[in-house]
Amino acid sequence: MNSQQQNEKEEKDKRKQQHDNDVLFIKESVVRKLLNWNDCVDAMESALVAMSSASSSLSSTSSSSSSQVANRDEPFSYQTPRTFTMAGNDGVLLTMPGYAANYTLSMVTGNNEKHSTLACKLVTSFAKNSQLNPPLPTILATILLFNSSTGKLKAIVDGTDITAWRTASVSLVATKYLHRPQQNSILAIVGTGTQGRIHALAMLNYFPNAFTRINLWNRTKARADCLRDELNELFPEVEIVVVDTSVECVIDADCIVTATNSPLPLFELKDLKEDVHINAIGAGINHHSELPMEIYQFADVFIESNVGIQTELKGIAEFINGEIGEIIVGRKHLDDASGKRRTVFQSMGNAIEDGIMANLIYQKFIEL
Ligand SMILES: NC(=O)C1=CN([C@@H]2O[C@H](COP(=O)(O)OP(=O)(O)OC[C@H]3O[C@@H](n4cnc5c(N)ncnc54)[C@H](O)[C@@H]3O)[C@@H](O)[C@H]2O)C=CC1
Ligand SMILES: O=C(O)C1=NCCCC1
Repeated sequence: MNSQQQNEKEEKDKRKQQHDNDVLFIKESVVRKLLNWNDCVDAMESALVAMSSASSSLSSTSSSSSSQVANRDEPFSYQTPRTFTMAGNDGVLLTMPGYAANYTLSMVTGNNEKHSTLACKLVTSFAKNSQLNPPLPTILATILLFNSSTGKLKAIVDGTDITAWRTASVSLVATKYLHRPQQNSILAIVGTGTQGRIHALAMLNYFPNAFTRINLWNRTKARADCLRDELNELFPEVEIVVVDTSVECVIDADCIVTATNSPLPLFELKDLKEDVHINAIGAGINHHSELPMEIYQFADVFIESNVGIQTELKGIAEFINGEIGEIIVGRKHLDDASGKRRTVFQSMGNAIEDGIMANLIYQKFIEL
């Protein structure tokens, strides 16, 4: 290290020390400016690897297990199943604590420095928010970020955009490893609310030249029209079609995103191409209510993490092939023998993703 680099490092360490003494508040408009797809996908790939390491588990309550893992260098994580506190008939508050260790944010830092993060997301879902005047997002979130060595609170990070971006970024990683979209593909977005919109933007930005057409469907058509107009401005080379039914939306699609609150399946197995990939995002009655059971039966199904599946994915647990992280690290492989296949990424969302995203934003913020 030359003297200039040494000075820069000392300056940076001093700034970090200063930030460690304050509790930062990173508001929504600032978070929004610091988000970009390559950083988020890189961070979510790190999160998925940390969730699938051999030493990651439900929780670490015994001191012996904590000291065992303290010596390890590879990424690992702990999270408990999230809690749900009902708030009347239309709302719910979820608490999502998690700890991730030894992961990298190489896209942002430009090096392999190891990060450890202790965080808790508090997130509400209020079904009628979109009917307010002016409307509010259905899902609103805040992430508390702690110093992972002392437990001292170091930042309160607005988590609403983070929730949207991290969910779409995890879908991008899943799509990359399970499907890898080819040129001239058709994308279907079933449900054009916050998640449907961000997934459309994510897919078109991250897989440029892959999709020549996007089919959009929404229960209230005006909302799909609105997204069509936005996408037409941003991606004039892509054909954007608003369709009348969810079946029409998926029938010729190579890649599908479902992002609704539908308590009932939105299409059947027979409506799909043979080698389709589905990112199933929505949580109606449960996380798998948008797709019929037969799709889970006749597809390779991957998830983010085994934590919480006994409650949140009850009913499809027997059809799950593994975690995405297991594919990333090469512990599991897709069976290529048939040449054609259906794949499903069943998304749930979790605290490790949110904690790592909050740290990504924090790292970028303190560099400003
Ligand atoms: N997997 C994950 O990590 C996450 C999942 N979610 C879930 O994704 C879903 C969408 O969330 P947002 O886009 O934020 O909500 P939003 O309120 O912005 O959009 C909801 C969408 O669902 C549609 N919808 C509602 N009821 C329907 C029904 N019965 N049939 C068909 N469509 C229906 C609406 O038309 C709208 O397009 C929710 O279920 C939410 O809980 C949200 C955040 C993260
Ligand atoms: O992971 C999240 O955040 C959420 N998942 C399901 C619905 C509420 C928010």
